[in-house]
Amino acid sequence: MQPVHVIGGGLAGSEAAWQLARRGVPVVLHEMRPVRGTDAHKTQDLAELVCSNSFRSDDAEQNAVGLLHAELRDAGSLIMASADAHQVPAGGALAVDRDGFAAAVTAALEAHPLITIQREEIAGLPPEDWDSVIVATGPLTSPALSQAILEATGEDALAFFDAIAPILHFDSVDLDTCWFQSRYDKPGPGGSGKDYINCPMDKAQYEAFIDALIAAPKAEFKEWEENTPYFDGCLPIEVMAERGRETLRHGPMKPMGLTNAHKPDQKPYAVVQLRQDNALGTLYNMVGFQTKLKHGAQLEVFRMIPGLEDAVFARLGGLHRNTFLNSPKLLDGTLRLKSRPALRFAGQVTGCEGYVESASVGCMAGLFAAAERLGEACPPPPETTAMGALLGHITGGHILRDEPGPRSFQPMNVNFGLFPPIEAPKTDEDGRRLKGKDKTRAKKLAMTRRARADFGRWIAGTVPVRDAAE
Ligand SMILES: Cc1cc2nc3c(=O)[nH]c(=O)nc-3n(C[C@H](O)[C@H](O)[C@H](O)COP(=O)(O)OP(=O)(O)OC[C@H]3O[C@@H](n4cnc5c(N)ncnc54)[C@H](O)[C@@H]3O)c2cc1C
Repeated sequence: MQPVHVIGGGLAGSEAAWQLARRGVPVVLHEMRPVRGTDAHKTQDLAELVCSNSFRSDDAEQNAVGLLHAELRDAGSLIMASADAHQVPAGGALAVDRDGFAAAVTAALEAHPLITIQREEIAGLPPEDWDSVIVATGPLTSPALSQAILEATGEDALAFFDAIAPILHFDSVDLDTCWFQSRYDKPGPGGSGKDYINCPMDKAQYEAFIDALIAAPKAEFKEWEENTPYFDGCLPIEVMAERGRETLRHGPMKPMGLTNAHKPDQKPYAVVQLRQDNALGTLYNMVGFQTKLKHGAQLEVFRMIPGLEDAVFARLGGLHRNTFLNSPKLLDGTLRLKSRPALRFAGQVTGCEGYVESASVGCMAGLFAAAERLGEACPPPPETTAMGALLGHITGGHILRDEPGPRSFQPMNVNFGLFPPIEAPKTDEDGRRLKGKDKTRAKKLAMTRRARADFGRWIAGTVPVRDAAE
C-alpha cells in the first residue's frame, strides 16, 4: 500500500499519523525540526506545546472544549491518551507535564511499525506522485512551503497574520436596547435591509468608552511578531482611538444612516454594529473591532457598550503571526484542497485555534485519508458534535465576505455558538421552571448529550482499527 504523507509533526500531524497507522495505512511523517526550527518551538519533540501547558476545561457536559476532549478519547486519540497519562493538577482543566506529554507522543509514533519519521523540511508543494498528503504545518509553516501554497492557491488564500474582531453569542445581546438595521436600510446582495444589530451610544457613553479604550492594557507583540503589519483600513480600535477621539465615530462606530428603532427621535452619537458571522445565526461579530487589548480588558470595555452589558463572547479579539488558509473557499467537506484533492490540510493552518482543536482536525483528516486509501466511506461527523461543528466552521459554516480590510474568515476556538441550536428544557426534573444560569446549564447539557450520542454513532461507523497491537 502506498503511504500517506503527513507534513508537520505537531498536534494535528501527530494525531493524523496515528489515526492512519492504527487503521493499517502506512505513513511517512515529515517534520522539519531539528533541521529547521520555528520562532516558537524549542525542542525536537513531536507535538511540542509552544506556550501554555493547558488543554483547557475537561468538562464534557458544560464546556465545548471538554466535549472535544471526550470525542477525541472516543476516537482513540494519541494526543488525548498522552495528555491523560501526563496530567498535572489544574482544577477543572486538563493540564499536562509538557515534556512528558511530547515525549510520549514521540515515542508512540517512533515505535509504530507503519510510521516512518523523516526529519526534513518540505520546502515546496509535495511531488505529484505523493497521491495522498496531509499538510499540518501549523501557524508557523516554513516560509518556503507557505510561499508555494500561496502561489498555488492565489493571493487571498493564505493569511500570515490574523486580525480578529470579537465574536459574541446572539442570544446574549439585549434587543430591548439594540435593533436590526442595515445602514441606510440597504439590502445589498442577499440581505434584507435589517442585517446588522446596532448598539447605540450617546455622547457621554462614547466619551467614557474612548477613555476606557485608551487606558486599557494592551497585549504585547512577541519579539518575532514585531513586524506584524497593521492592514490598511483595519487598525486596532485602540490605535484608532489614540489617533484622535473622534476617529472611531468617523470609522467603525459612525452613526450615519441608522435610526434607533426604540427611540426614533434620538439620534445616536455613535453606533457599534454587529454582523451575522455563521449561517446558523448564533454568532455575531463586532464590525471593524480588531483589537490587541488584553482579554480581561476586552470583556470590561466591550460590556460598556449599550446592549452588550451581558454579552457572552465566543472569541475575543487579537492580532498574531498566524499562517492560515481561507478554508471555507478552498477546502471541501473532508479538508481536501478543491483545486488539488491529493492535498488535505489539518490543524491550525485550516483556521481552527488551539491545541485540542488542532488535534481534532488532525484526527478527522487522518480518518478521512485512511478511508480514502482503503476505498471505504467516511462522511464528516454530524454538525451536532464538537468535531462536526468545528469542521463546519472551517469548511462552510462561516459566512465569507469579500471586503477591504482583514479577511472575514478568522481562526476560532471550538464554542457552543458553532453548534446548531437546541430547544432548552423549560423545567427541571421536579417540574420547577428553569431560569438564568440553571437554564443555560440545562441547555448546554442537552447540547452535549446530543453530541455524545451522535459522535458515538459516527465514530462506530468509521473505518475500524486494524492495529494488531491494540
Ligand atoms: C506562539 C504561539 C503560542 C500559542 N499558544 C497556544 C496556547 O497556549 N494554547 C493553545 O491551545 N494554542 C496555542 N497556540 C495555537 C495552536 O494551537 C498551536 O500553535 C498548535 O500547536 C497548532 O497545532 P498544529 O499541529 O496545527 O501546528 P504545530 O503544533 O505548530 O505543528 C506544526 C509542525 O509543522 C512543522 N513544520 C512547519 N513547516 C514545515 C515544513 N515545511 N516541513 C516540515 N515540517 C514543517 C513544525 O516544525 C511543527 O512541528 C499558539 C500558537 C503560537 C504560534
